[in-house]
Amino acid sequence: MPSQKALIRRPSPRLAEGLVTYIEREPVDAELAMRQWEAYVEALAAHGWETIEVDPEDDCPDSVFVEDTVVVFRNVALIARPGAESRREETAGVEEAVARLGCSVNWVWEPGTLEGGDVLKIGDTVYVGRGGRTNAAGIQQLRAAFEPLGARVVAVPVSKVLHLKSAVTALPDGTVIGHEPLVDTPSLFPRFLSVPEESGAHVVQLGGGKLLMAASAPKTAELFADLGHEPVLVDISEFEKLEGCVTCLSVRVRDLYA
Ligand SMILES: NC(=O)NCCC[C@H](N)C(=O)O
Repeated sequence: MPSQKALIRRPSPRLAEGLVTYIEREPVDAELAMRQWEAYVEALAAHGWETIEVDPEDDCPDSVFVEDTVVVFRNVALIARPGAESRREETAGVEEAVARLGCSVNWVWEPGTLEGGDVLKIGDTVYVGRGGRTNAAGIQQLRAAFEPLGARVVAVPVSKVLHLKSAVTALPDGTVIGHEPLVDTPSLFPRFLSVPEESGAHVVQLGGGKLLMAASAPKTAELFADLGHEPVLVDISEFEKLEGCVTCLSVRVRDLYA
């Protein structure tokens, strides 16, 4: 039985102070956010994922977006160096968690910056977004960490959204999906499918053709169902107000030594 683990991190009591960059700030309902986070974690567990809680980081408003703090390829965890300075304290707890999982740990160093939301893995291809949070030095360090392990690192520009994975993610067959007005260069991807909603671009592959998606993308969910996938919808409205999406609330780790 293949191992499927997902790191998650409980929302900080200061969640409402999280960063917003490309959208207007809206008030966040902290209690609703907690219920939505619990439902998200339950959805992962219900589909066979063992969820592992990283120690909370209550002083960091954005710490629930745990995906940004680390990138795992094979058995190596590359600890990010967030482009957002207010997020740099978040990495210590994640470092401990991935070390406990048995990962070999590596780090992005100054002057590099890199956030996990900018890294999209499709098989051995690792797309990395050069945008507001990840710089050229960060990309070079990602190459140095993962190319010796067999990764093919492809750098892509990101100028319209926060992270690469705010613009694109992938279906289980490797097709890259994105809401075209927000994707800098769709032609960089061998197979690209445009979706009707911004949040429809974000899916977490749960396995068995199931796709975890935001309830705010019903038309895209219909499109995916029509293509033979099984959307599983979760309401993450309070996290979307902080530019979060379904991908950034967990770090999925499969078969570390495969
Ligand atoms: N990977 C992601 O999409 N992360 C979302 C991070 C949102 C957070 N408010 C931030 O600006 O860093």
